[in-house]
Amino acid sequence: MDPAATSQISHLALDIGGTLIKLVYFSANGDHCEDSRSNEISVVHGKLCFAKFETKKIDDCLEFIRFNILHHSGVQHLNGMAHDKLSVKATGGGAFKFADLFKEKLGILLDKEDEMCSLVGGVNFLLKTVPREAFTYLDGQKEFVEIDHNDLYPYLLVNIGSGVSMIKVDGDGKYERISGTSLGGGTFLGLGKLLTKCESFDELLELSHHGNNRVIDMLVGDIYGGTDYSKIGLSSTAIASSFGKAISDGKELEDYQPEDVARSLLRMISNNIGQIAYLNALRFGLKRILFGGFFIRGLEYTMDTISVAVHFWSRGEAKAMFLRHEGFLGALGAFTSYKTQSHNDLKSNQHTVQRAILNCSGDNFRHIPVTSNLNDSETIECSISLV
Ligand SMILES: Nc1ncnc2c1ncn2[C@@H]1O[C@H](COP(=O)(O)OP(=O)(O)O)[C@@H](O)[C@H]1O
Ligand SMILES: CC(C)(COP(=O)(O)O)[C@@H](O)C(=O)NCCC(=O)O
Repeated sequence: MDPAATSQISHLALDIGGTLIKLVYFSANGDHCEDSRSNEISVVHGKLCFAKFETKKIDDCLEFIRFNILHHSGVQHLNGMAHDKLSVKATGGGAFKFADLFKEKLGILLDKEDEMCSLVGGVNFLLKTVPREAFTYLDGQKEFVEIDHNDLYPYLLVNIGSGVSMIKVDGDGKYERISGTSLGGGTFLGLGKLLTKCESFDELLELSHHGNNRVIDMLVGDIYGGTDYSKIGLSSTAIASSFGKAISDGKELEDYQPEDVARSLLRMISNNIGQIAYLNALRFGLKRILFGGFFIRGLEYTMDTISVAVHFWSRGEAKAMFLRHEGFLGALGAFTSYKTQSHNDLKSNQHTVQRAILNCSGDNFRHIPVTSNLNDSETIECSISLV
């Protein structure tokens, strides 16, 4: 990014998780115009930009923010000492853990938003505002789902970050965290690093592409002499026990290919989450399950495994859905919390406009309708209105 363009940047929001820090900010493209409906409103065109850093490399993130002067895009905040401080919306555990560091290194206050609330806010924003955001993935087929705004709720949100949170969403700001599991993306990456000696998530994924889980997983057919156990609906190729072959293969870890280990691990974690998600959907009679979090990364094998698990356990009753901006749900929720929840739907440029009111004292931004128009998988073209 050209730092000279940073005066055009506003509304930095952060999601500081156990593994990754996610950033969302609005970057104006220089076009301002007056809203014809009101001579008080000026519409600023631009895009929502996304960036991520490993939490363990938080210094790189601080440097990125400083270099691009993103921290000046926060809002004025009056603290008890009568000094004006800039504050930036932040969510995730790191908003608590690193608050002092941000104050010390960048002189900004982190205005903390609840993590679950932000995740829900992010999903609702995407579903209502960004066309072709949600999709299903089954048997290699990706299908976009246009969700009727009047038929959005209820749904189950399964956020697969370091750990996994499952949230029943009944409306805007109406949600309950109903379950979770500690076997999540952190487990995949942590165990993967120990077992394959890979150095990064990308390397682990690459390994998994080339692996065969059947080398290590014990299949129903391995137990049943090559046949299905049809009486209980298990085919011979179903996994009976993840990593089960390692019990009796007489092999050491070094005797297995890292590719096969990575594949088996990815399958085990994805399957398990798909199954727990389904069971929770069943508990509350939810038919729609939305999966988010950086673990998914748009990876076909992961999505297929999760979809198959949901389809298999629900006998086709429940549907797994994915989101194009799956990793930035919390950060987007924090971004949208720069305003209060006041939604009036308007139409502009053929896209739904989400009207919202900003809650910041002493700055220019009061009313923000956000129109959105996705042009690629990362940035979201949009415009905001400043009053
Ligand atoms: N570049 C990456 N580096 C590390 N982990 C990644 C990366 N891309 C995807 N992941 C996966 O995403 C998980 C983190 O997801 P995320 O939603 O950011 O959770 P958190 O908020 O806990 O950091 C990791 O545990 C890992 O499985
Ligand atoms: C504690 C967390 C909400 C933190 O979120 P994360 O950084 O993993 O995205 C999450 O890791 C979680 O829900 N863990 C599962 C804990 C449990 O229900 O067993």
